[in-house]
Amino acid sequence: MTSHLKKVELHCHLEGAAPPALTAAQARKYGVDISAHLRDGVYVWHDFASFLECYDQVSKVYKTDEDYALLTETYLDGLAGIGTIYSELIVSPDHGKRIGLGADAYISGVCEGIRRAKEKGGIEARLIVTGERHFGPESVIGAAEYAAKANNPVITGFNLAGEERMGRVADYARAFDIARDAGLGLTIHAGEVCGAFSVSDALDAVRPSRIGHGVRAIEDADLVKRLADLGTVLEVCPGSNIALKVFPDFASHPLRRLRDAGVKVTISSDDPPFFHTSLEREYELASQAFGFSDADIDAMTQTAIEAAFVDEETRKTLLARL
Ligand SMILES: Nc1ncnc2[nH]cnc12
Ligand SMILES: [Zn+2]
Repeated sequence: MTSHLKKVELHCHLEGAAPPALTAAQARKYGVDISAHLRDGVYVWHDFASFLECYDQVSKVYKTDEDYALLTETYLDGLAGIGTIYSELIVSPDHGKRIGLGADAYISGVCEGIRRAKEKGGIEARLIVTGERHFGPESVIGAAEYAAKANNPVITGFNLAGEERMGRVADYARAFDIARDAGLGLTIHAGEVCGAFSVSDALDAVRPSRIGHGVRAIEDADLVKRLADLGTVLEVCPGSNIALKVFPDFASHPLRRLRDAGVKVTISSDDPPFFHTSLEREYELASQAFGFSDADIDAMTQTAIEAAFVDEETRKTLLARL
């Protein structure tokens, strides 16, 4: 049982956390037919590309700042209810633009949700603005410029998500220069759909302090050593990896091997309802499927706080709460 453990999550996509029931209600409210992507309370997709498409279509039924406040509040309330003290949400102001809401209204709705959840459950949260590879380098630069200029203390990080098979990390390096110059924390989705080369690319072109997934680094022993030596923190999402068939089962998932090789690992849920998981389940999996002790799991949670994109005062407070 891990219900007594304090929890931290570094890697969850806001729209990817949308509860199916809420998405169904939103679709009804706007008269949108979502049946191709949500059936009988289950999101419908069959591979990584169709997952991204499903994710995009689901995102489109969240249209106003209040919709985003409600979505954020709902997810964070759930996290607080299972003992989560800190959450980083991956958000896409670009998406706000694409749906005609505008990036500022999108972020302002999300921030309102964070405020409400913190007031009720004491959960601390920050935002990581992401660019999406499949919208191309110019769009990713636009996302970085937005994050850099936002001057919003809740936006503390920059990420690159989306179709990993599109382009190489170096194509997006300029966006990371902009984010780095603005003092944002850097993390990159790599080594999820693509192999170890993608993680090496991220280290060579950007050298982020964290990597989203990174689990396919296990295919290259020298790279595993490089990650351990650099102290790069992996945001590992085992349930997502199994749902997307990155590994056939938990027995072959490399979380324990990476940890034992000295790589800093943390656990997160990624897009929980899309992958039939939750942060609560990921913590349970760490215990039951991977055999980690409470002390092992607490150490991962501590690693997550140490790697969090927060000011030092907040980090100290979070460490004290753990
Ligand atoms: N697991 C994932 N990988 C890449 N991009 C994503 N966007 C949402 N979830 C993602
Ligand atoms: Zn992700």
